[in-house]
Amino acid sequence: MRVEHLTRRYGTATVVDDVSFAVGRSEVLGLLGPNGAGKTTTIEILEGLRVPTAGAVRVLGRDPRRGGRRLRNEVGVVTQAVGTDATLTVAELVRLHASFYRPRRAAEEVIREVGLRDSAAMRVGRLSGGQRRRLDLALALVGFPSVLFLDEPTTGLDPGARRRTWAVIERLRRSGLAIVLTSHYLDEVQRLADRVVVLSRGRVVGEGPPGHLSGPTAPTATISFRLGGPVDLPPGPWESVSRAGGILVVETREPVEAARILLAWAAEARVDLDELEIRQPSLEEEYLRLTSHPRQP
Ligand SMILES: Nc1ncnc2c1ncn2[C@@H]1O[C@H](COP(=O)(O)OP(=O)(O)OP(=O)(O)O)[C@@H](O)[C@H]1O
Repeated sequence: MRVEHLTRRYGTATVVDDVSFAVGRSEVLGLLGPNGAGKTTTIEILEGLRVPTAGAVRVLGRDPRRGGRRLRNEVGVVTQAVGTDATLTVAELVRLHASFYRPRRAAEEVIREVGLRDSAAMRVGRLSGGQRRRLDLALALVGFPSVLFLDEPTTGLDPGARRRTWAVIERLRRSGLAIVLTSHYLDEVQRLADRVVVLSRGRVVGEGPPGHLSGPTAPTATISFRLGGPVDLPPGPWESVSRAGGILVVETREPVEAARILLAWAAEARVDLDELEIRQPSLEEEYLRLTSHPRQP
C-alpha cells in the first residue's frame, strides 16, 4: 500500500494534509491520532470509498477505486459495527460472506482461527460485544486477503480475548499480509505495529517504529536510581533532574551518552546506583508528546 502526498478537503477544511506512507508485505502499520485527526478518511480513501482531493494512493499496485472485483477480493476490512441479519448463526453468516469470494477459505477454519468455534451455532444477535468483534475479523478473513484494515479490532474484548486476537494478527502478518491497524489502545499498537504514523489535524506529526518515533522534538528517556545521600551530578546531556522520594530521576534525549557519564561518575564518586533503571518512552508517552504539540499548518 502506498499513500503519496494525500490531501482531502471538505469545503475549506483540509482534513488530510499531504500525508505519505507505505505498508509492505508482512508489515503492520499503526495509524494513530486523536479523534478527528483524519485516520478514517485516509483509510476510506485506501479502501476506495472516498476520493482524494490531491495526491495518490495505491493498493497492491492499483487505484482502489478502479481495482474492481479482483482488488476487493484481496482486501479485508474490519470496521466497527457492521449491520447484519442478527437471526443468522455465526457459521451461516461466515458461509454467506465466503460465498462472495473466489478463492475463499473454509468457514469452519476461519471461525476456529478467531476463537469462535464454540459459538458457531449461536445467532449473531446473541453474541457478546467481544464475540462480535471476533466475528468481524472472521468476515474480513474469508476471502484470502493480502491487505487488511483493522479498525479498533479489540474494542470490548476481555484481556484473554484481546491476546488471542493479537496472536491471530501476528500470524496474519507472518503469513505475508500488509496490515493497517488503528486503535486507541496504545499498548496494542506498541505490541503489534512494526511502524507507526501519528496524525494530528490531518498532518503526519511523527513516524517510525514504536519507541523511536521521529517528530518535532526528540523523545526523552528516563534514567533513575536510588540515592544514598545528597549528590552533585557532573555536567551531562540532562533535560531535567528531579527527586521523587529517595529516587533521582534524570530525563535525557541522549540516553546512551547520559548512561556512560553517570556510570563513570558513580564509579569514581563511589555512588551505588541502586535500583538503576533506564527507560525509553512508551508509545503512549511518545504519542502524547507528538499530539499535544501539533505542528501548525
Ligand atoms: N463527509 C464529510 N464532510 C465534512 N467533514 C468531514 C466528512 N468526513 C469527515 N469529516 C471531518 O474530517 C475530520 C477527520 O475525520 P476522520 O473521521 O477521518 O477522523 P479520525 O481520525 O478517524 O477520528 P476518530 O478517531 O474520531 O474516528 C473530522 O473533523 C471530520 O469532522
